[in-house]
Amino acid sequence: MNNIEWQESTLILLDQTKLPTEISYINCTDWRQVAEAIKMLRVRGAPAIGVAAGYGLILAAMEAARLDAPFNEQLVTFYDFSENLKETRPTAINLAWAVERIVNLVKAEAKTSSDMEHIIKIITAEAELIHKEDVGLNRRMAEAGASLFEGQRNLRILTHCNAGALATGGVGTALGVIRKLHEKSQLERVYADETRPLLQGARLTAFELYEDGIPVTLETDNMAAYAMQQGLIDAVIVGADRITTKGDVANKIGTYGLAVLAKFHNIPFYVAASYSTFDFTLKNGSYIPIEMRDDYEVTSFHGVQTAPEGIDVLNPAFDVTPHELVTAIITEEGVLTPDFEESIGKLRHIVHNK
Ligand SMILES: CSC[C@H]1O[C@H](OP(=O)(O)O)[C@H](O)[C@@H]1O
Repeated sequence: MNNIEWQESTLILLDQTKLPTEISYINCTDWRQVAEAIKMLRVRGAPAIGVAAGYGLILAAMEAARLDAPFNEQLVTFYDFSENLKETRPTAINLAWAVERIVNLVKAEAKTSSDMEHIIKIITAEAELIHKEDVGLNRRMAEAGASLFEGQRNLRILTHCNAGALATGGVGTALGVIRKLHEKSQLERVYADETRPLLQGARLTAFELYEDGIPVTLETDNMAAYAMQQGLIDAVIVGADRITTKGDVANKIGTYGLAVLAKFHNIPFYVAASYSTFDFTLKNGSYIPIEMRDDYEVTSFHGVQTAPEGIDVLNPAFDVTPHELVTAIITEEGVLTPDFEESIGKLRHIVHNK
C-alpha cells in the first residue's frame, strides 16, 4: 500500500486518519492541502512528512510560477509557501530538513537561472530523490538493526506508536528492523502499544503487522509495565522524530516512560532512525520544540466525547528520552552506542562527507 505517491502534478496521500477501517486517498493539487494533511496527521511519521513536504514544494513552486510577476517575486512567494509548510509540525526535524534541503538547492540554482519551469524541475528531482533515498535508508537500517540480535530467536519486541511503512518512504525504521527479524525467523511476537491519544499503534502498527502476517499483540499503553514485569519483552525498539548530538531522543509521547521502565527491568531500549532525523545543531534534548496539540484529541475519539466538556487538558505529542536511557541507536550506517557524542559525531562526519 503506497502511503505517498507523486503522479504528474498531484500528490496522492493515503489518509491515515481513516485507518484501519477505511482505505482512502487524498489527491493534493495545492501545497495547502499537503500542509493540512501534515498538520492533521493524514500523512505522519517524521520521515514521511519530510517526503510529503518535498512534493508539496513542487505544488508551491507551480503556484508561484503562475503568478503574473517577475521571477524574483515568484521566488519570494515560493519561499513564503515553503516556510508555511515547514511550520506545520515543529518537532520532527525531517520536515525542516527536507524543506531546507530543497530551498537551499533552489537558492543556489536561482543564482544562474531565472526560469521557474527549470526551478520546478529541480525541485521535482530532489523531492523524488528524498523519497527514493528513504527507501534505501530503511533497508540498510533494517539490516543494521537485525545484526543486534545475531543468533537470538523467539524474540518478543515491544514498540510504541508507528515507525513503519506508514511513517516513512520505505519499510519503516523500528518496524523495518522488526520485519527483518521476522524475515530471518528470529521474531516470536511484537507487542504494540496502542499509543494514546491518536492510537497510531492500534490503528497503524497493528494494522501494518497484521496485514504482513507478523504476530502482533495489541496492548494499551498502561500495560507495558505489566508486560515487562511478566517477562514478556526481550527488547524495546522505537522510532524517533529528532535526535540531538548527545543522543537525547524526541519521539511520540509515552516513549520516555517506556525507556524508564526498560531501564528498571534491564531490557535493552533501541531507537531506529536515519541521518535525516538527527539534529546536528542541537546538543541538549530539553531544547527540542515539543508540539502541543488540540484538547479534543484527548477528550474525544472520532467525535465520541470521553471526558467532561471544558476540562483542562495536557496534550504534548512528543517527549524526550535522555541519552542515558538509550541502549543504542540503529542507523543506516550501523548501530551507534555510547558515548553517543562520539558515535553521532562519526555519523555526522560520514554523512557530511558523502
Ligand atoms: C519513523 S519514526 C516516526 C515517528 O513519528 C511519529 O509521530 P507522529 O505519528 O505524530 O507523526 C512517532 O513519534 C514515530 O516514532
